[in-house]
Amino acid sequence: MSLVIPVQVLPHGEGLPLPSYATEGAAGLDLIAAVPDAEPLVLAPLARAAVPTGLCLALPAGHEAQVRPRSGLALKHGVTVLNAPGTIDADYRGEVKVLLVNLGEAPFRIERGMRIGQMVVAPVLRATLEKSRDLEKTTRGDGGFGSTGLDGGQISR
Ligand SMILES: O=c1ccn([C@H]2C[C@H](O)[C@@H](COP(=O)(O)OP(=O)(O)OP(=O)(O)O)O2)c(=O)[nH]1
Repeated sequence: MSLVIPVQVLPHGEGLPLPSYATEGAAGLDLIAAVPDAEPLVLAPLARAAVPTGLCLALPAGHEAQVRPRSGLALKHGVTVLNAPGTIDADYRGEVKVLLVNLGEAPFRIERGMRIGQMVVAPVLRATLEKSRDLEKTTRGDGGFGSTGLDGGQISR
């Protein structure tokens, strides 16, 4: 059973349903394109756009929302979220936008009401940065960026 958190939203986009969870176990609310009916947005190959959703919300303090791609759009059309996961801050009161990029070979048409991304609400941990002369030693040390190889083996340096 998931934790449920209330999120206030303003009335939005005429005729547009509120984002909803597609299934009982879905992690993300489907975000819906609020482009004007008469003006679908056509994303040329390699073009990007901030697609309006009509959604303005107030997340409870200590929470964020992550704007993530829909795998179907990514796999079938190469259309994905450019800055995935986009971060919606708890103090943001503007319209949630989905930054889409078309990595496919064909132009992609975005019509009003199309489900273009998904939004996952999550708790936020904040760090307090404490100055220190030394950091706790680890096996990895400063190895990164492929230092452990590709074969599932041990760190080899
Ligand atoms: O995919 C996204 C990412 C961000 N936002 C909105 C909500 C977020 O709270 C605000 C700022 O986002 P971010 O911190 O990523 O932007 P920035 O480039 O650092 O700009 P700013 O200086 O306004 O924080 O923009 C969206 O609507 N969609």
